[in-house]
Amino acid sequence: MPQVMLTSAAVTQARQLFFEEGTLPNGLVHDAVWRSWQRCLGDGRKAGEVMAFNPIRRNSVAGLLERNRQLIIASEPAILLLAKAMTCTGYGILLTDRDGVCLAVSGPIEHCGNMLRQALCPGVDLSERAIGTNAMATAMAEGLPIGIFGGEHFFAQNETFQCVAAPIFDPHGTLVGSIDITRDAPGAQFGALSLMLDCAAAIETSLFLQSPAHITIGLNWRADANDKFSVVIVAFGKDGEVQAINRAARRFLGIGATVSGLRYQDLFQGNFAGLMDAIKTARHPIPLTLQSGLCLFAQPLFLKPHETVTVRSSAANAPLKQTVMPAFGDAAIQLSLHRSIRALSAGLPILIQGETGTGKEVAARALHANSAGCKGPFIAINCGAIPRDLIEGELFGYADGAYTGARRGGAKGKIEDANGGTLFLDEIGDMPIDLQTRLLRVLESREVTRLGESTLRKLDIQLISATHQDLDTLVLEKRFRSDLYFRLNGMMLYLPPLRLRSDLSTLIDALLSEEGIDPARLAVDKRLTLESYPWPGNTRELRTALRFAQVMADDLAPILLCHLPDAVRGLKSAPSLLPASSQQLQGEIVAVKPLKELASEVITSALYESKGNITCAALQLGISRATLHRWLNKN
Ligand SMILES: Nc1ncnc2c1ncn2[C@@H]1O[C@H](COP(=O)(O)OP(=O)(O)OP(=O)(O)O)[C@@H](O)[C@H]1O
Repeated sequence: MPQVMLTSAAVTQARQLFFEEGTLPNGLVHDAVWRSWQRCLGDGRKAGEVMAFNPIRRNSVAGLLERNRQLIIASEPAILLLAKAMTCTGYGILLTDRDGVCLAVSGPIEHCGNMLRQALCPGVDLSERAIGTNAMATAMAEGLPIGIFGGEHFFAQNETFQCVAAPIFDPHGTLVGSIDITRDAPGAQFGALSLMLDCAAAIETSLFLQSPAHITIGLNWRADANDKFSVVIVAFGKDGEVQAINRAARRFLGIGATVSGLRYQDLFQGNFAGLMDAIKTARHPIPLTLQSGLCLFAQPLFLKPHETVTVRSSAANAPLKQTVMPAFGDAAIQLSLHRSIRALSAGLPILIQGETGTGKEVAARALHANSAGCKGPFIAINCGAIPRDLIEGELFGYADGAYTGARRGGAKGKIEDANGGTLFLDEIGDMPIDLQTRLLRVLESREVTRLGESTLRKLDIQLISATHQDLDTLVLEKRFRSDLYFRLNGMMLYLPPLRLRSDLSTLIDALLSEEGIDPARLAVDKRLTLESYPWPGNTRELRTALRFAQVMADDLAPILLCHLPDAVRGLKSAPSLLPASSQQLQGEIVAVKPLKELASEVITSALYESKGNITCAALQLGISRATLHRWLNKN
C-alpha cells in the first residue's frame, strides 16, 4: 500500500478496531503500522501506559559511538546539509544504530518540546521495545522508508510526534541504522519520505567509500552527471574482482545480494586493465559498455592511495595531484576533499568546519594546491587574530592618508593580494558584523575598493573560509549575516575530530614520517594507547605528543609508553580545548623542562611499568642495565 498521510479520523478508527476490538485495521493505517503494533503487544506493552525516553548507561555511550564510528562519520555531511534544509521546519534530525539507539542529533532541537528533547539525545534507546511504534524502528523492521504520524505511534503518549525515517544499509546489504526527522507539532509534509531516502542513499555511498577497494567507480547513463551521491557505484579489487556494489547498482545491474565470484568482465565489455589505463590517461567520465550493450559513463570515486595517477575532473578540469594531499586517509574525508577541489576549481566558495586542530588550514592549502587557481598565491588571514581597527585595512587595503598611521602611498589589502589565487579566511565566525556586510559586497561584485578610495579593482579569487564555530547558531543569534553565510558556503567541507576518524593509524605514520621518526619505532600496543585517547586538540595535539615522545626516547630506540605524555597514558586528565596557540605553548613548556627532571620522570615511569624489574625497565628504555644502574646510583 503506498503511504499517504492518513486522516486522524482513520487512525482513530484503526486504534479503536485494533486496541479495543482486537481486529486488524486493514486499509486504515499502513500495514507496517499495525504489524509494529502487534510486535509491541507481543512485547507485553499497553498503548495507554506511561513510557519514558531512557538513555543507555552513561559509561556505555562512548563504546556505542566508537562501535558506530564509521556510520557516524559517513552520516555527518548529509546530516549537516539536512540540518540546513530543516532550519525552519521544527524537525529534529537523528541517526540511530541498528538497534534503534540514538547516535547523533542535529537540527533546530531548541524549538522542540521537553519530551522530544529528552528523546533527541545520543544514547537514548528509541527501539520499538523501548518506545513502541516509531518511524526509525518501523523503517528498519520493514527495510523501507516510512512516516509514522500522530496516533500511528503505539503509545497514546506519543501522539504528538510526526516522524519520517529511512533504513541505512552497509555495502554488503546489512542493516546498520536509520536516519530520521521528528517533530512534535502537526503541519504539512514536504516530500519527507524521498528526502529521507536520498539522505540514506548519501550515507550509504559514504559508507561504501570507506570500505577498502582498489578502485571504486560511479556510473551514470548521462555523461554530464556529476552528482556522486546518487549514482550506481561498484568497487573492484586489484584484479578486477567485484568487492561491493551499492543498492542502486544492484537494482540497475540486476544483481542479487552476493557478489562473490563476480568480475569486471561479467558486467562490462572489455577488461579491467583497460579501465585502469583509461583512468590513468583519459579525461573523465570514461564510457563503459555493459554486457547488455548499454553505454554508461564512469567516474573514479576512490583510488587506492599508491595509485599516484593524475585524475582529471571533467566538471572543473582540475588535476588532483594526489601526491600533495595531506594525510587524510579516512575515505569519507578524501571523498569530500576531492569534491571540494572540483567545487573550488569551478568557482564555488568552500566553507571548512571542524574543531580546533582538525587540519582546516592544512586542508585549505591542499585544496588550493590542487585547484585551478594553484598557480596564483595562497593568502591566509585569521579574522580572529587581527585587532578590530586594523582588520578593515588589512583585508581591503587603504589609500594614501586613509587614516592616521596608514603607510604612505597606501597599501593593497589581502583580498587584492590573493588575486589570481586563493583567499583563505580563517576563523570567519570572528569577523565583526559591519565588516561582514562589506565582505559580502566584495564577494558579490568581485570588485574591491581600498579604504579612502573610490576606484573599483577587479578581482579573480578562489575563496575558502574556515571556522570551528557553529555558524548556524551564530546566524540564529544574529551574530553572523545569513546572506554572507550562504555566499561563503558553496560547499561545506567537514573535518571530523580525530576521535571519530577511521585513519588514526595512517595519520600517526604520516606524522611520524614528517617528524623524521621511523614509524617502526612505535609498536602496536603503543599505537593502541594513542588510538584510545580522545585527542581534544586533534592533529595538533597528536603531533605535539609524537614530538614529545621523540624527545623522551633515545635516538632510534623504540618509543615506549613512558615516552608518551601523561595525559595520553591516562595519568592525568586530557587537556581542555585550549586555543591553538596555548596548546603549542604547552608542548613547548614541556619540551623545555630540565633534562634531568624529564629523565627522572621517564625512568620512574619505566620502573613503575616494569614493577621494579631493572632488566625490563632498561629494555623498555632502550638502554643497558649498567646505564640504568649507574643513573639510579647517582640520583
Ligand atoms: N592531515 C594532516 N596531515 C598532517 N598534519 C596535519 C593534518 N591535519 C592537521 N595537521 C597538523 O595539525 C596542526 C593544526 O592544523 P591546522 O592549523 O590546519 O588546524 P586547524 O583546524 O586550522 O586549527 P585551528 O582551528 O586551531 O586553527 C598543523 O600544524 C599540522 O601540523
